Amino acid sequence: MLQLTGIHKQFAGIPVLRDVQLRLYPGEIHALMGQNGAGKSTLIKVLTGAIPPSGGQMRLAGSESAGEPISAWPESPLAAQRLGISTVYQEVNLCPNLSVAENIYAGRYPRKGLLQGRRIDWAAVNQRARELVARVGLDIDVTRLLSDYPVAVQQLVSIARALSIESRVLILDEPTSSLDDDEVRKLFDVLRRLRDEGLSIVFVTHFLNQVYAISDRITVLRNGSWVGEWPVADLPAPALIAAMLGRELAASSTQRQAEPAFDANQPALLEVEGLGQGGQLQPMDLRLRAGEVVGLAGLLGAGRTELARLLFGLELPDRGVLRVDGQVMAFSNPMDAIRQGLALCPEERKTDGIVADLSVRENIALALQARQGMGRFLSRAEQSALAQRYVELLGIKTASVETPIGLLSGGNQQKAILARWLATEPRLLILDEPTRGIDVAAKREIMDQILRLAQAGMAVLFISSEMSEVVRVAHRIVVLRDRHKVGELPAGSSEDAVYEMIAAG
Ligand SMILES: Nc1ncnc2c1ncn2[C@@H]1O[C@H](COP(=O)(O)OP(=O)(O)OP(=O)(O)O)[C@@H](O)[C@H]1O
Repeated sequence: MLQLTGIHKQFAGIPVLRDVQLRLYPGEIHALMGQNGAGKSTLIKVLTGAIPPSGGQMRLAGSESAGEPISAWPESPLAAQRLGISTVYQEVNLCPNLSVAENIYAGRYPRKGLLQGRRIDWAAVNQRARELVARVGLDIDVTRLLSDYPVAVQQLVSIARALSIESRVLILDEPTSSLDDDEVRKLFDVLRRLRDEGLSIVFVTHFLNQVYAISDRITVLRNGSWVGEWPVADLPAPALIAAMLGRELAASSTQRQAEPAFDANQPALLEVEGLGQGGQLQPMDLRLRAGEVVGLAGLLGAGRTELARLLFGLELPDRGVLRVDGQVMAFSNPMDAIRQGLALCPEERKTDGIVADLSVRENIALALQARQGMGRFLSRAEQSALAQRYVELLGIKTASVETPIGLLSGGNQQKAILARWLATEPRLLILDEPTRGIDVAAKREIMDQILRLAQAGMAVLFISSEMSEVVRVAHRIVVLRDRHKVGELPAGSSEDAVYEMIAAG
């Protein structure tokens, strides 16, 4: 269907892709794998016309010059779409304030009437949109605003849009990171159907189990170079990891310590009683002590992020009490929380986290500087040393600490934001999905670091949709469902035990 050969890409003279190839057959789901910064997104941007390659060729079946390299690279995503190559991004890139049908046809409305008088044929727009959303398994009102629907539906709508362009190649870059298990299953059903209709689908993910659930073949990149291409059956997970890393993954070092011994007479570091907020969170109790990692488990929409925001002063509770070291507190903003030694590493790094134009050094030093206040500036040398330490500790792939953070790969930006909050050495660190978009080796490093910090006395509230991580790292698991707390489970509980508690609600 499509073949890329000898792809090179440099940014400011630095090679990011070196002699990379990709072969896509009709009717296959092809996983593109690699560590953070391996070059996956760059390859996809080249393929979809978002950026030009520095060299290389594309061959496309069914084009005028089938079998021959196409004479010109698609110059824009629109040009790539005309060749039948469409992308569905992780952050849905549609217009929330247009209807579903408008989103599917924006810029390409069917019209009726003659010449100048041609008007948009809304009946046809809506009718065709209805047919397309049915093809992706949705039964929704296409005249309603896109923003009325959850992210999972919006993602399927962007696939419907891709189908309306009669795509032959569909590219999904980390499409499942905001979806729950059920939504992932539905998305996979749709992808399998589209594959069986002859589409080539490229799938980028850091969830290894999903690779094995859905792909037919795998291409691995490492450090901008092509490592190989395998049928999925020939590349079991340990071999895939070794191909991505260029070495075996060290035996698991994530080793939770026995629960720290607590003095029952001492107040907890943070304790809430009956804390709640309107429709956002039902009143709940929670206790966090120095040295313990508390996992917060629940499905999407269970209220985990809402709780994190309430604890950190980003939202104000309308009932309940919050105590730090036994003293009642009322945080009216995050600065109040930071002064008490709290830190929150947010889930949405693009909107809440990175300052794209600032360097890696400045981004990492930001929170520590804010906490120290204007009276005590960190010198540039201090900032550099701090940033350098975390670049090494978390394996952040960057040319230097002076590189603007916006130029790092998504996963490496995420690591830098995590470093920003670790650097403040808070007494209580709230981590909201710290490993989302992070590759398998770096996940391990981050979990180990969390446990090291807890051992040194930090309290951690750990939120992750990956239940395996929660049960592995937590000394205690607090389970939420439908915006209320349903119970707690001790360290060592199985994933199934957590799911059962959620289901029992
Ligand atoms: N515009 C740019 N200028 C300079 N370097 C860039 C630019 N865009 C990407 N890079 C570099 O190219 C390398 C590959 O990045 P890319 O985003 O393709 O990685 P990735 O495999 O998609 O990683 P992730 O899993 O973290 O999303 C990174 O080292 C990144 O810093």
